[in-house]
Amino acid sequence: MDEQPADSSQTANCDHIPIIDLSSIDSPHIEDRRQLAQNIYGACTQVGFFYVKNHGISEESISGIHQAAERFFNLPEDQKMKVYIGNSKKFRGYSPIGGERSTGTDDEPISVEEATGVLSEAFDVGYELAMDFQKSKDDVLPPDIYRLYGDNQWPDQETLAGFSQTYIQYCGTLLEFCRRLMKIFALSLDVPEEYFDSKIRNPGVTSRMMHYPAQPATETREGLGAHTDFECFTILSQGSVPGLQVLSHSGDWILAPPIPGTMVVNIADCLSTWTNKKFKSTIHRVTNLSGEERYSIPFFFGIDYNATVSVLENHTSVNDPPCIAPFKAGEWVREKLAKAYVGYEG
Ligand SMILES: O=C(O)CCC(=O)C(=O)O
Ligand SMILES: [Fe+2]
Repeated sequence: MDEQPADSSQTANCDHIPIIDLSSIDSPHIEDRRQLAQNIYGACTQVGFFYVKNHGISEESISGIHQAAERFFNLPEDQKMKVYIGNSKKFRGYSPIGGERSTGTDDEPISVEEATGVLSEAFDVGYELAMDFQKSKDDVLPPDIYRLYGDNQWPDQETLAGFSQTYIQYCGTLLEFCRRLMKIFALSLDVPEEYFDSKIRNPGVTSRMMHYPAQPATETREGLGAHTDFECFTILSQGSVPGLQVLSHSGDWILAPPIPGTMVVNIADCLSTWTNKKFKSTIHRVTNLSGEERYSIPFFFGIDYNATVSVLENHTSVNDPPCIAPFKAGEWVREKLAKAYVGYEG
């Protein structure tokens, strides 16, 4: 790419993606947590992407969710279409190849009419109480103001025995992990560690299984077009096949290959907004030129849909006023999702 993107809050200011060791995330010593928070602050303000190691998510649960993804995508198309995303009003379910479109980035939007379908298929799930280990059976979902809370569409047990249980367990594990990460982000932003706690009681979470077929040389569609993520941050398990690329400020695409024992974390729009865009919500895309099938599992962590995102006061000044007025997370996410699917607005 030879054009230089204008918005530096959406591009990485470097040519590599750092690896951060999370061993001290739960250290009883605040100095250890502060040191980790400082490392994370550097990665978020420079790159918007980092790998994490010693993250505490077991290899067993990661390989389990990848096996589940392969089982799902290997089903015949008519079985997958039984949970078609178009049957859901909440952007949950199966999206076939070409069912999602690349609508570009804020700087270079692609009109809905011009956008082409992507060369990947996906199965999306959203927050449900069963995946939240903090909830009991007496809990109920909050008011569904933005039409995003609700039930997932699961393949039935005869078709894929144990699939929903495996995915719900994985999401629960990731949800807890993200709540812990949110505290370290708070520390890195110089606000109390508990700052976000009251906003992540029923977090606006989406996870998706993705399958990118090996892309033939003649294929012009991308696996996933250039975009930023919408929520606060994303935890990506990308299996063993490379394909993810991150846009640098010089306009080059930096490869983010899988590194054994790590997950990828990237900052998304809402957290970037909170920091008055000091944290980058970096543009990325996927092109699978490996010759192999690629499977990945992104987990998008956002605050409660009914909670407000507002720029932190300590990240503004007279010369650097808030980049945007406060808004509800659900409103933002719904608007973005509605643009992403072909012929379907939820
Ligand atoms: O599959 C990947 O590596 C990244 C997926 C991604 O960026 C997304 O789903 O937003
Ligand atoms: Fe993404």
